[in-house]
Amino acid sequence: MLEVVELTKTFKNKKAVDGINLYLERGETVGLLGPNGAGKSTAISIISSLIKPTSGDVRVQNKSILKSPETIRNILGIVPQEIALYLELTARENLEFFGRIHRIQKKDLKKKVDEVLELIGLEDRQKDLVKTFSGGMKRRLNIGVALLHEPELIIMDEPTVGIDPQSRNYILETVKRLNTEKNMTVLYTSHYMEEVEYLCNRIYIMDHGEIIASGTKDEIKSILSSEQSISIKVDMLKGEFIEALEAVPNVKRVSVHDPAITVIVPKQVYILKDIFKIAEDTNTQITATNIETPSIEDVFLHLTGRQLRN
Ligand SMILES: Nc1ncnc2c1ncn2[C@@H]1O[C@H](COP(=O)(O)OP(=O)(O)OP(=O)(O)O)[C@@H](O)[C@H]1O
Repeated sequence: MLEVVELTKTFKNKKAVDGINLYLERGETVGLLGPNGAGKSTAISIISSLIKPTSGDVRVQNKSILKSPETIRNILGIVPQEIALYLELTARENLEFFGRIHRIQKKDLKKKVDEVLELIGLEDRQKDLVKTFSGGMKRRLNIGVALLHEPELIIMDEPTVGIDPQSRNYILETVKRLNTEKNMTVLYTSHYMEEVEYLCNRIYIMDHGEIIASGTKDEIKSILSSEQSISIKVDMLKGEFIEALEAVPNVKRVSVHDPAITVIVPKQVYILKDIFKIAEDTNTQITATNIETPSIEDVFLHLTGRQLRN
């Protein structure tokens, strides 16, 4: 339903988006991952026809949105990173206001607003002013606004940043419901790998304006299939322990997510003995070890040299 072809956007001398290609089939939930500044928001703004690309094209149902931006505007709901709501109005009044902007007929508006309030779980608070809402509730309402005109495609730009776990779960479940019950196509960007793993069938990883990996979760993980990831927990993290691990032959990478340490080595290599020896030499108590195949987070780190949440 959506195809992005060789899309490039240059701001002065900076290429924010550098020749990306991607597609979305109807009914798919696709993740777009990338560290800060990777170019995700710029790509989304072009796809939504908010800004024009320097070159390349975005096609919806085989029509270029550069020539006919209304093609995407009619079918798209966009959930921006920033909250775009009227704080002095109630939740219901906000939805009614945006519904009128979307030219929803007066006779349909009440039913539509009721439906959206149910979907985002804000029926009980519909008569309260938005200024009294938590960050998570505002984000849910922001999503509700994007759903009013029943879009076929919804683009969510980091919809769960900085909100409470309950609202976050609610948003994730809402996205799942939209996809399974309404067959909505979703493009989802996030800094949280576990959200993308939970929601998305396919993933694109962006860095420095380019798509550096794409595929199903298994395909992405298979980028590192010749490797294994050894997770170690220690009582106290010591620099000399990490340095000694990095110096072991065959160790490809060591990363620290306090209190755990992840060591990536080729699959056939056995280094547990070395790890315990280093622990003894550096007076480090190992409390747990675990050998796993690499996660998408490991692949991301491998490709970009950075963790997703930096
Ligand atoms: N209007 C602009 N003018 C100049 N440079 C810009 C503009 N918008 C974005 N950039 C630059 O383009 C690059 C990509 O930015 P973009 O916001 O698309 O990244 P992102 O992946 O969405 O990051 P984040 O996760 O922080 O939102 C950055 O280096 C940014 O500084």
